[in-house]
Amino acid sequence: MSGASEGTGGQGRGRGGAGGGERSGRPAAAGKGGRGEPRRDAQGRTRSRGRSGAGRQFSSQAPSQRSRSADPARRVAFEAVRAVHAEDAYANLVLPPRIRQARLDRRDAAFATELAYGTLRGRGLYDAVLARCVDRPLEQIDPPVLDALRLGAHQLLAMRVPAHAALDATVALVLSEIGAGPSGFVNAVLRRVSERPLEDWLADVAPADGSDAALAVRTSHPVWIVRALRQALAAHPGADADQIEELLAADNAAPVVNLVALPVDGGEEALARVIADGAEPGPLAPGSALHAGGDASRLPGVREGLVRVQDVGSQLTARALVAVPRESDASERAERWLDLCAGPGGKAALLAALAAERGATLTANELAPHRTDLVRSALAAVPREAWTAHTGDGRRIADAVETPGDGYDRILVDAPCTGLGALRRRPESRWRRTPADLAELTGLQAELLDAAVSVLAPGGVLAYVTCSPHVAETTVQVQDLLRRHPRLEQVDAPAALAEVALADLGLGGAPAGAGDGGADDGPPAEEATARTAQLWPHRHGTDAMFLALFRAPAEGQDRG
Ligand SMILES: C[S@@+](CC[C@H](N)C(=O)[O-])C[C@H]1O[C@@H](n2cnc3c(N)ncnc32)[C@H](O)[C@@H]1O
Repeated sequence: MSGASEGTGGQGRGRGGAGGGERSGRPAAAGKGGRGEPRRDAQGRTRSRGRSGAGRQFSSQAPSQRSRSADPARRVAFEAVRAVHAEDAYANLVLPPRIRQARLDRRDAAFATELAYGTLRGRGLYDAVLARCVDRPLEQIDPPVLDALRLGAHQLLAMRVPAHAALDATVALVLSEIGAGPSGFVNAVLRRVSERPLEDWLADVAPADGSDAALAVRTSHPVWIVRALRQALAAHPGADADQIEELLAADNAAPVVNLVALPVDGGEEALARVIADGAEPGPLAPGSALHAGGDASRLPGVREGLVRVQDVGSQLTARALVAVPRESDASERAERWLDLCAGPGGKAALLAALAAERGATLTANELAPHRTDLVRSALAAVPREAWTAHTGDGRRIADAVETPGDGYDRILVDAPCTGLGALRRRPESRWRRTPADLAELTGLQAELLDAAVSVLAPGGVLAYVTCSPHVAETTVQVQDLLRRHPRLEQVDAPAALAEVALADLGLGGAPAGAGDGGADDGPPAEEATARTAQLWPHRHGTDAMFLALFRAPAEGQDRG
């Protein structure tokens, strides 16, 4: 297949293939009243008025002469994708304000979200397809033009937008946001894309040969992530490397919004109102709900901070830390808890509310001052006497003035990590992370864990949590920690989660008598891993949260 060339409006037309539709084109199908604003169905998708696949109808006007008015939903999606690629922005932060500024109604907001998120997630696959349709490396295409092509490819291959609408609307977008120059090129390339259905493209760019490389393109993940996830699946009881395709597919599905009602005054009533409004009661975590209807900020109790958006896996890990008994002869005074890496405050809010219920106090520590501010607002609904927020490097927590003499009774280390377990929520992150990030992050995680152990009170409980299942950040980190601190007792995390979950998580668990510590080089690797818990998007509908739990020896013993 020959490729299309980037250039002025006319370039690309008249070349074999991509421009051919122009010559054989019929007048544009209906649905372009006033041009630029295709009609959509109830799901926010453009209504199909023509056939899909071969024989699609296209505009007979030269691209540069078509409407210059981009429809607002596509413009918003384009701006968000540009901000992500040009400014390293986060889609979940840049998209909502743009949707509000453009005053998109609910349907257009859903369309813009699906278009922006889907384009960002699917970038790997769309680039592979686009590379077949142009005659130069994609890196040589002007970045805004490449993003417009990706948006067009997503509409054509994944959103069931009729080809003529996807083409016309993308060309209009290019005309209004970039200029007339590349409109012909974009038109030509997208026609090529539209010539084959997704299955044909997949067979071409990612033949199902069982290789990780093909699976990576097919599911639009970097190949190193496919390998890391496969290895993580193999490491955990209850999961299996054969589940890799299910896991990768779950990464590409938009998650429902997970909600938690804080156990504070008014929380339960707010949750009841959210459920009366249409949310489903959460099947896994107490006080949780699942909301499928888009923007959660308008739900009852959310503005007041009584109901918060939080992944169910995060909720369960925070509750498990609280449920584990301390050593029986640990101090009788009111418990002091520490969240060492608290920003933006999701788990800290739930922990602080649980602390308030139990007469304990929480210190929420965070390195970045602006994220400490987020922690403070996250905790606003929790009684003020139950928590303090602190800015500081968790690695030096022992020097912080707030650290009490005999340490903290419960510590959460929700460490900075690659985030490979939350790819479905952060559509751009899979393309930003590199294997090189691992070395830096695993070093930081180990230092934070050591700092936490140094301030863990006798008999106190430590939870190590990541939203990554990468073995270097999880099970290997646990084995290393137990080697460095052989007196720490590893607590059975699957059992602790089973204690707080409303349904069976099917995590297996540790063999009886395992993990009691004592050996100077730590317990065998499989034993230590069996006492950790790994949640999965494809099995539990949560982020792939990892949890390991440890208990310090009681008073009088070396804390290790
Ligand atoms: C995974 S996030 C924590 C998420 C949080 N627990 C929640 O549930 O919302 C990790 C946090 O650690 C912070 N961080 C990074 N390095 C740190 C350090 N040296 N000390 C303390 N916090 C750090 C990051 O700024 C980030 O806010």
